[in-house]
Amino acid sequence: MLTAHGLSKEFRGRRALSEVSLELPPYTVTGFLGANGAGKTTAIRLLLGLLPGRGETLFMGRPLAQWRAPAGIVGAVLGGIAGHPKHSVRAHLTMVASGAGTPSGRVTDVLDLVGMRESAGMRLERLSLGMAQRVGMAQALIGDPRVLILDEPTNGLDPHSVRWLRTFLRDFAAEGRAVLVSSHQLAELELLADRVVVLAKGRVVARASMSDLARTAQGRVGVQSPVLERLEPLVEQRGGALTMTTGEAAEITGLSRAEVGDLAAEHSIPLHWLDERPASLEDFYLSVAEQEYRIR
Ligand SMILES: Nc1ncnc2c1ncn2[C@@H]1O[C@H](COP(=O)(O)OP(=O)(O)OP(=O)(O)O)[C@@H](O)[C@H]1O
Repeated sequence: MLTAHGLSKEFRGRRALSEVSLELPPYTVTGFLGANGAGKTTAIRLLLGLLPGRGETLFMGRPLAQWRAPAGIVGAVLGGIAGHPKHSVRAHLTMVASGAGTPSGRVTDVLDLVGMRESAGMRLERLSLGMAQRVGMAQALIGDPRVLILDEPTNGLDPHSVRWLRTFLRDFAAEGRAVLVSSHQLAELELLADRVVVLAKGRVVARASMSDLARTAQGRVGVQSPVLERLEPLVEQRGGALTMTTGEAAEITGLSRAEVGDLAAEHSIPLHWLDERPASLEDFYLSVAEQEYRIR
């Protein structure tokens, strides 16, 4: 649905983005990860043509400018809704629809889509953060786009709104559309994304599908033992690391569950509990980020 190649950007001679390539396949939600300042927002602005820079972005094979109705190709939620504070939600969306060349009847459709029909008369200045996010989403959906790009959409949302957004984006992708969502909320993204692209210092440093994560990053082994102090040096000798969590419990990285169990048995260390947690998106991200920031 979207292919971008060689996206690069400098701000006053400082490189913010280097040769970033990105693909958004249909039926998928792609998570866009990176530390503060990694270049996510810059990349998103380049993709959308909101910022000049080097590289090429094609939407279904063509630059956005070559599509007659770009609002039907891509919608974006970039934070803030840039409307007159005294305007009602409906009036605001009607103006957005007119700007996008979309019939005003679409306003009611998008209000329904984001669950804001009942609140259509509210002034923009009275909206809660969650409602403003929904209006932002309605704005992005006005032209019925094939691709949706969201920059930190869950910032400040309550759990109810986060769940709504997750369901909404999954359903949107399931219709054969593509979603790119940047977020710092790794646990949230883990539930939402099918694949992730990790950016560090303006470069793509990793790409993985969620099903690959467990193979790429190492999980953790949880143990409980009354004599963890005996286990710790043995784990370290085998190249693992043990971190205490509570009194008798600890988490071990670098060794598998079987290795920890065997090690304890060899040294007659009683274990009251042994469990393996597969690698989470956080484990994957931190391992990638750690390598990246150590090497460079
Ligand atoms: N308008 C600008 N002028 C100068 N430098 C900029 C500008 N916009 C971004 N930068 C710089 O480019 C780099 C990438 O910033 P960007 O906002 O894209 O990162 P980000 O990954 O979105 O970070 P965050 O998660 O904090 O939003 C940073 O070093 C930032 O300081």
